[in-house]
Amino acid sequence: MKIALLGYGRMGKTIERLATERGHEIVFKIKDDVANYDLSKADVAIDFSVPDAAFHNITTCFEQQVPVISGTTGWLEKYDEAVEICKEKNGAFIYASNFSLGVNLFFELNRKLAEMMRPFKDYSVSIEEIHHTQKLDAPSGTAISLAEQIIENSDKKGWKLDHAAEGEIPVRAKRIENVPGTHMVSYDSKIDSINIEHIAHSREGFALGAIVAAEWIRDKTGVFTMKDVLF
Ligand SMILES: NC(=O)C1=CN([C@@H]2O[C@H](COP(=O)(O)OP(=O)(O)OC[C@H]3O[C@@H](n4cnc5c(N)ncnc54)[C@H](O)[C@@H]3O)[C@@H](O)[C@H]2O)C=CC1
Ligand SMILES: O=C(O)C1=N[C@H](C(=O)O)C[C@H](O)C1
Repeated sequence: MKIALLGYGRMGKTIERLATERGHEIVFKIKDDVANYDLSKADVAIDFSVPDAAFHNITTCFEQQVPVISGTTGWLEKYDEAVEICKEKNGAFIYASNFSLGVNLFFELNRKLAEMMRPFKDYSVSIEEIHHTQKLDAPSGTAISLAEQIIENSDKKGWKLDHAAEGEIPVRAKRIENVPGTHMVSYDSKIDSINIEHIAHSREGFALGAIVAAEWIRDKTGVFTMKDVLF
């Protein structure tokens, strides 16, 4: 498979290494305006760029009829618009706040735990994420996904970074050198605490998941999620 990398930083480089090991070819390593390139020789594009560039990168792929996988976080207020454009252009698109198999299993656990905890009002829920100090957005896309899953399966009405009001889930974001990505969901009462945690030991899980998604989508059209790919 011929892959165009939109963004060639920590994730782009990890994807290049793992994709090459799986027999794929990297035909573009793009760090500037993707509209300057003719992507037609790529079978698929994988976007791990920056929040300000993601929407433009993704919709340019729809224009150029190249299936696109995006893991860039921090641009999600434009996700619905991207989905509309994908449908108009008959494109192919998967966005995931986290492509690793482990986190996608963790998402299922998070949904189930929220459902189980719903009747037990003595417990208060909170989310903590820890990432490396170069991360541009806070909270992480994964923490936002976790919060949204809890909201769907509980009486919580929203989430807030640091200082949550009544009925909202507090989300804490810590930045520590070299941490690839750690997420914890906690339910605390006076009597005890229940914690679930996912710790990424490297970026390989994110990169492998994005490559598997790219292999899966290459001959399809439509808007999909990692649930379609993995389960
Ligand atoms: N969904 C997931 O599983 C994961 C998502 N991420 C997200 O992916 C994004 C990238 O993460 P990293 O690789 O760690 O960041 P990074 O900062 O190492 O790399 C970003 C790259 O994008 C490039 N870039 C800047 N403007 C661009 C443009 N207009 N078009 C294309 N490329 C452009 C930069 O030059 C740089 O090479 C972040 O939003 C991060 O949160 C990171 C890891 C996993
Ligand atoms: O920026 C990162 O590094 C990561 N970003 C994603 C996020 O915002 O959830 C996924 C992963 O945790 C690493």
